[in-house]
Amino acid sequence: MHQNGAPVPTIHADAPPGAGDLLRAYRAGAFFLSTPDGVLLAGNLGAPLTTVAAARVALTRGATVVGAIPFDPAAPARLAVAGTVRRAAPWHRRAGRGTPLAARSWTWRDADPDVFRDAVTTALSRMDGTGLRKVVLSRVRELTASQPVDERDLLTALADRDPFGYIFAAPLDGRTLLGASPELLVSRRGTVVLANPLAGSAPRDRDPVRDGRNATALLSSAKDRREHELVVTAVADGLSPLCRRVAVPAPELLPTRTMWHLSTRITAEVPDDVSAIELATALHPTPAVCGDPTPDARVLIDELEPFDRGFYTGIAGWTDATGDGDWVVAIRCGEVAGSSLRVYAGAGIVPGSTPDAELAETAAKFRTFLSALGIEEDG
Ligand SMILES: C=C(O[C@@H]1C=C(C(=O)O)C=C[C@H]1O)C(=O)O
Repeated sequence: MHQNGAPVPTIHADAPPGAGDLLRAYRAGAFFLSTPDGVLLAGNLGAPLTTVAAARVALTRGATVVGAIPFDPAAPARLAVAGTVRRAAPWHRRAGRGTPLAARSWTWRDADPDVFRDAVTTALSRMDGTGLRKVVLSRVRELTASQPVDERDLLTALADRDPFGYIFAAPLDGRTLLGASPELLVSRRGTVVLANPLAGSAPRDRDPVRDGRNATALLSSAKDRREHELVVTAVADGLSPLCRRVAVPAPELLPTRTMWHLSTRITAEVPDDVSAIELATALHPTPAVCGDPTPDARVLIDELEPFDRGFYTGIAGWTDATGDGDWVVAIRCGEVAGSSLRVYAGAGIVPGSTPDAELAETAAKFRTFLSALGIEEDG
């Protein structure tokens, strides 16, 4: 069905499917997003839209746009008009032990950890006496499996382990971006906007006493509170020109299966003509994944990271013709192509950071994805 030349998505509204049904219906090439509020599966995607401007045109023609935007907002996006959209109620399963991917053997290659430690040291030295307050530095791990990775099984393993996270799959060229992000960049439902920046992290611990101690230490860490505050200020400032009543409560702790984070749920009211993708692109990239000031941090990331982030620390999500939508930060994620995987993890560097602690933080963050693959080690 077409209206003004753009395909109108088929909404399957009868007999509401469950989250599990949509997971089972997922096939490589589709777009999938599970949030604490519901699940969306978009299929029969149209030709790639590589710019937000092209997405805007499709939205005005009544389409639902889904996909991913890379870390570098000027690089080509991988958005598309959804031919079909199915929605389901949220994934209500309790986090179980989480069945990892069926047994496979893996080989992997990491950059020398000293490359990361040296980058942290250089970043800290650049903060001395300059205006640079924060930069997020990351690592990549390249894995090869003994047999091709079944994307649906991997998505299921991620959802099963973090049912209250943002579980996503977005097709790229010849590969799929897949992850279990804890971070909502922005969502819009009618006039109601929610942004939930995270920054400041500590690992979970199997021992409940040590786990509680890690959480309390994070909440009272001046260094982590400062790191968090920079992100919250940037997000609130980014929303203010577009929204009314931007409300910023005190930070709280957000647990995932592998990490504790400082989290702030910023709410706002938005006029009808500002869509979720407009809000998302006004905010991206926040200092949660780039730094502060943004342009200086971006230059330093280019200089110090020995790889191109691509869609890691980009955003993934959807916006429909009413302007509603969800956009999540593409972290705790990897790119899958057959039996090859690239997995990423980063950490915010601020004065007071140390190379060893930041390396340990990236190792803990790798675990979200690696444990879903059935790899349990130090990262
Ligand atoms: C960059 C990542 O995570 C980001 C960095 C955080 C931090 O430095 O404390 C916390 C959450 C995310 O905003 C990642 O997971 O790769």
